[in-house]
Parts: sequence; structure tokens; C-alpha cells
Amino acid sequence: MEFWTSLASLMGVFAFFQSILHAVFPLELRFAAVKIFHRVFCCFSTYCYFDITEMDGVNTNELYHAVQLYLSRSASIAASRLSLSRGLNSSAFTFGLTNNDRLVDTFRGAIATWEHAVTQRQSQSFSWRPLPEEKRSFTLRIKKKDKAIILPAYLDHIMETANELRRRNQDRLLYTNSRGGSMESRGFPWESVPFKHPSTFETLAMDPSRKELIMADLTDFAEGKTFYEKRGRAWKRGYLLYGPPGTGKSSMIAAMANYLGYDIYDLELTEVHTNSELRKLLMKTTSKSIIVIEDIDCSLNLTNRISKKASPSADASSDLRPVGGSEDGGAGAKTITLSGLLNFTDGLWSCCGSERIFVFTTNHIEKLDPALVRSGRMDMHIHMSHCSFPALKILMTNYLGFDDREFDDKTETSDLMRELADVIDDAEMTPADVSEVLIKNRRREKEAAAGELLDVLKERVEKRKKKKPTGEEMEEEEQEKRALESTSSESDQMMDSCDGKEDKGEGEQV
Ligand SMILES: Nc1ncnc2c1ncn2[C@@H]1O[C@H](COP(=O)(O)OP(=O)(O)OP(=O)(O)O)[C@@H](O)[C@H]1O
Ligand SMILES: [Mg+2]
Repeated sequence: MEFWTSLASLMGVFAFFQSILHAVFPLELRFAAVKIFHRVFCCFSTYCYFDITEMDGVNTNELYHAVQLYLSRSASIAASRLSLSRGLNSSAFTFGLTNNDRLVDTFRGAIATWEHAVTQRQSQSFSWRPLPEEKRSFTLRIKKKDKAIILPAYLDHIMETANELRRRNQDRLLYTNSRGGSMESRGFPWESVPFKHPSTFETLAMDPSRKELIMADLTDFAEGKTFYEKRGRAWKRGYLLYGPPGTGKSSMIAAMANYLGYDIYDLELTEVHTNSELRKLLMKTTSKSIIVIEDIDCSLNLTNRISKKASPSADASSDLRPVGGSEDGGAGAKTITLSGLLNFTDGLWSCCGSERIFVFTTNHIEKLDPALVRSGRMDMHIHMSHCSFPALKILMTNYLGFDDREFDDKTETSDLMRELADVIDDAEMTPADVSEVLIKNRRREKEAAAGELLDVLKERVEKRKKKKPTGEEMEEEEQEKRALESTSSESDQMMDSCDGKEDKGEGEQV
């Protein structure tokens, strides 16, 4: 009882002194005193502190989320009470520090202590966007002597690790610009869905040696950050996939994305109205992505015709400027031009962001403007051809379960295999057509299914023999052959003239 009485009187005395302090010293003076105390404290303290708030004004602070993700790696081991979350399009759970939790990290021998603080937002100041009710921030504490050693390298390390974690945790996305270049409410012109295409290089039917060449090229690209930096080149690469319908161009793009773990931006050129819209779309793509323009010959036909009309004497290189001198006026208004597209892939704007791959596909390489396919613009030209025997072996393994030994000469199936090898080239069937036959027969014995395929192939050969090509078709075929030869000889010349790695891939024919 006595204790409570003395505690009450003590509190009364304290309140009395506090009211005197408040009465005698004005608010400004008290603030100044606190400030001075803080400065003195900072001078004598061996630590320095950095606050990383969730919101930077009305914008979200990217660094806050990066720190959150970065710390989540070790938070699960070190802390006793954690927050758990799962992001949109993410297949993994993320651990986070709760209010006032601390975590110690080391970087280059220096100790960094992180503390998470959550406070209620006092008053909702006016803003166009509603701000979160809670104010969240991380405080980084490091020794003053370590500041020069670990900053800003530590922050770069955090950003890189967080990006890598985000990429690993997050399902990859397939973006499309179905609204053209116009923005949605958050100012983003792309719409996305989770990307779950099952195509891989393993399932892709094409000559294994060419496949390996492409995979090696992709790996070199993905690991080539310093290579590109040192040579002053933008970290990007262009692939042109060409060949008849159903030869696996789209499957190849999906395999590339799955191989590298990149997102895909499927750019629908016919939905884009001006070059500036095209630029905006490019600016809103992220790094580690593949930007795809399918059937480029169909998308650009009209524009080329307009640009030729605008300057009849123009050759391919003079096409490299906006139609009518201005992209938003004259004849070129409301249209994208070849120059706009070339700037998109090649120009200064193409360098915003990094680690990006451009893939164009076409069924008719001969219809493309030479400026678009010239070496250096599309680094690698990949011919997706009719089904060859090495490609057929992959399809038969995938669909019917044949293994490598069964394609050998000395097995029971050797006669069948030899016959298939003899007819497959003359049949000129696409992998898509071959796949259809194999899918239809997949429940049968594999030898019977392969026999059925052989019949289909033979039938095709017979049909092709009977059907004589018309003059027009022959001319078209001739044109296509000439185009193929010219692209291969161009790249051959280039391959002869350069032996450095840097130039190896420019316009390389695969
Ligand atoms: N090289 C291939 N390897 C494995 N499957 C293939 C290959 N080519 C085609 N296919 C099969 O055929 C289907 C169609 O292929 P895909 O869409 O990749 O062809 P494409 O060359 O993009 O055709 P298009 O020119 O009409 O767009 C795919 O679903 C795939 O299963
Ligand atoms: Mg396709």
C-alpha cells in the first residue's frame, strides 16, 4: 500500500516538473534542444543510420521492397517471429521481419544491422493516390568506418540479389499490348498472364548440333554482362527465325524463354499506331526479357509501301527516317515506320534497360526489307526447316518413347529407321504435321505407330511427285532459294572477315 502511495506521489512530482518545463520553455526551444542532443549523439556515436521508407513521397520505394526480399533469405533462420507473404504471380512464400525485429547481415567483413519499423500514419495528407495506413521502413545501421567500404556496393548487391530472387520465385509472364500503346490506370501499356509454355530445347525437333549452337549463343549472351560493357555495346541480341508455318518458330521462342528464365513481350505491331507509342512500349519492358514480333513481314508490309510512295527513289537505307519527315504528321501520321522499328531494336532507345533479346519471325524472309535483316541488326538468322531425320528422331523419342539405341543400325527397328531416313527429306513435312501423326498413333505399339508415319511420308512423296509446280510457284521457289543463298553468303563473308567473338554472331546463319 505504502509502495503505491509513494509511486503516485513520484509521478505527481514528475508531472509537475514536466508542466513547468512545458510552460517555461516554448515548443521551438524544446525541438532545438532535441536537435542539439541528436547532433551531439551522432558526433560521438560510432554508427551511422540509413532510413529506407516504403513510400518515397507518393511513389513506392523500390529499394524498400528489394531490402525486404533480400532479408527474407536469412530472416527465416535468424528471427523468431516473422511475417509471411506470397506475391502476385509468385509461386514462393516470402518471410519478412515484423515490427521492431532486427537482423544482422555481413558484407565484405562489415556488420550491417537491419531493423524494421511499422508505425501508424498520423494524418492522411492530401494525395491523388491513397497512401497505406501504416508507415513502414527499414533502418540500416553500420559503423561509420565501414561506410566508405560497403556503400554503395552493398546496396547494389541487395538490388541484384533481390532481382534474382524475384525472378526465381515469380512465375514468368507473357505480356501483350492488346490495347496498342495506350496506358492503363497505373501507366503500364502491357497486359500480362503467367507464361506456362512447356516447350524446351529438349522437346524441340531440330538438328542437335544447331540446337547446341543456339543454346551456347544464348548462354554466352546471358553471361556476357562484362563482355558487352567493356566493348561499349548495348546488352541485347537479335534473332530472326524464318521458315514455313509449323516448323517450330513459336516453339523455339518458348524454349528460349524457358531456357533463360526470361519473360516474353509479344508485341502486336498492328495494334501500335505511332513510333512514339512503339517507344513507350519499349521503355516499359523489363530487362531479362524476350521481345517478340511474330510474322514481321505481315506487320510491316503496308508501312513499307507508304514509305516507298513518300520517297520513290528511297533505297533501304534512306528508309531509315520517319515518313514525311515527321512521325506524327504528314503521310506517316498514325502509322509506324520501318525507321521507327529499327530505332526500336537498334537505336538509342533500345538501350533503356538491358539484357534483352529481340526475336522476329517470318514465313517469307525474302519479303523483308534488307535494312531489317542486314547483319548486325539481327545477330543470328535461324532457319526452321521441314522435318529432317535428326529432328524426326527427337519427335519419335518424345511422342512414342523410342530411345537412342533403337535408331542404331544393328537393332530390329533398323530397316524401319532406314526407310524413314530415306523418305523424310523428300516428303517435306513440317514437324507440326509429323507431330500430328504421332499424337494420333501414340496409343499404339511404337513400331506400328512409326510404320504408320512411314506410310504417310511415302504418300506425301508420291503426291509431291505427281503435283507439278506451276510457273508461278517455281518462280516463287526460285526467289526463296535466292534469298536464302544471299543471306547465307552474306553471313559467310562476314564470318570469314572476322574471327573475334564480338563479331562472331552478327547475322550468323544457323
Ligand atoms: N521443331 C519443332 N519441334 C517440336 N514441335 C514442333 C516443332 N515445330 C512444330 N512443332 C509442333 O507444331 C505446333 C506448331 O508449331 P509452332 O507454332 O512452333 O510453329 P510456327 O513455325 O511458329 O508456325 P507459324 O509460322 O504458323 O507461326 C507446336 O504446337 C508444336 O507442338
Ligand atoms: Mg508461330
